[in-house]
Amino acid sequence: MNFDIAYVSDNSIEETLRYKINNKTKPIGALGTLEEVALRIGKIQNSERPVLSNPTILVFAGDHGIAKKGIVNPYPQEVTAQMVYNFLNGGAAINVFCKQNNINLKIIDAGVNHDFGEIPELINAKIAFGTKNYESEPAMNARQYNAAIKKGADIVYQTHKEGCNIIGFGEMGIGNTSSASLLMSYYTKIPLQECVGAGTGLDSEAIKLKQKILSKAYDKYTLSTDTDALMYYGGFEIAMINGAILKAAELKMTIIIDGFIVTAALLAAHCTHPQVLDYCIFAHTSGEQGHQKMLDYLKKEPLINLGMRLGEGTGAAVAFPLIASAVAFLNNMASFETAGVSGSE
Ligand SMILES: O=C(O)c1ccc[n+]([C@@H]2O[C@H](COP(=O)([O-])O)[C@@H](O)[C@H]2O)c1
Ligand SMILES: Cc1cc2nc[nH]c2cc1C
Repeated sequence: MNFDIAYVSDNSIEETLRYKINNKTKPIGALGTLEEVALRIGKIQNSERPVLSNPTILVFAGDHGIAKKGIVNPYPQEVTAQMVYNFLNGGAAINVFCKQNNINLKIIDAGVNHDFGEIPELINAKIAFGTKNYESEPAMNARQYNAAIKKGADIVYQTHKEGCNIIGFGEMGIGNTSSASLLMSYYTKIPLQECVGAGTGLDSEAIKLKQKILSKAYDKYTLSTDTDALMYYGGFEIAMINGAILKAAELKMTIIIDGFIVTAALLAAHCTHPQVLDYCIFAHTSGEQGHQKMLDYLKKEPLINLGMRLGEGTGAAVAFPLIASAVAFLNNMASFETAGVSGSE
């Protein structure tokens, strides 16, 4: 699938926005990172009065072949489906934070190993009942990979049509920190050992075993193109987020990047389309140890660092009010001229 993504770095609105920000009734730079966020969103929207409309978080759920064994993951695979029901019943952390911050929430079955039947609130984008175990064969085939990218893109297209211009992505998938570590190592060239961490709570001995198992899987394949990594190491939810990020950038939406797994999907998108970074705001630094290194690789600093490592898009949901504050000061604060306040000499 092709994505036509423009860079936003050099558009003409930048000077107007900088002037506007510097003339608010505050010392120059005194709103710190909020000023950078306001500038970024103004540039993305090519407007000196940007608006945040229908903020939405899409949570993609998928299962992983490797997780069936329960060695790289402390929680059993069944938790993925159980958490999907929890999302649908409004009981998960992401439900609570989205409700608190007036963010729309959509839950997508990207490939959970469970038959949900027909549930109107659940978007059925199931590629298969979980990926294959990449210890013995690629996580997905080319047809599944292409279908996942397209589904992610289609859901973002539909969400944009509904009036959304700021979007965050979340995921749920027992075992997906393993996929994310493999992808991280592939795209950043950081040694795999440094990319593998505790996930949902492995102790140090178990992390060593996870590193050993993943090293073997990593060395098993010789990848020929940069998109192969997603196909070989999965999962469906990560590939779908990849397509979703690329479509959101094509549609000039502001993209809120969550934690370790979503950033792994972004690394893949960034490899083929480096322009995507112009549309991204990094919400938080995950407690998963590899995340800081991913951020260093991308040279990005997130808004908050609360030691969260939950996934589901919770970092994006919690950081959203800060983004809203950035847009609010840009649109609603008085300038030195209108307030009759003296500027610096
Ligand atoms: O977003 C993160 O940074 C993050 C870090 C660690 C774990 N998670 C979540 O935990 C699950 C994967 O953990 P694991 O140990 O099963 O690989 C998956 O559902 C993720 O949403 C998420
Ligand atoms: C309970 C639970 C909730 C989650 N939410 C995202 N990943 C998760 C993993 C577990 C184990």
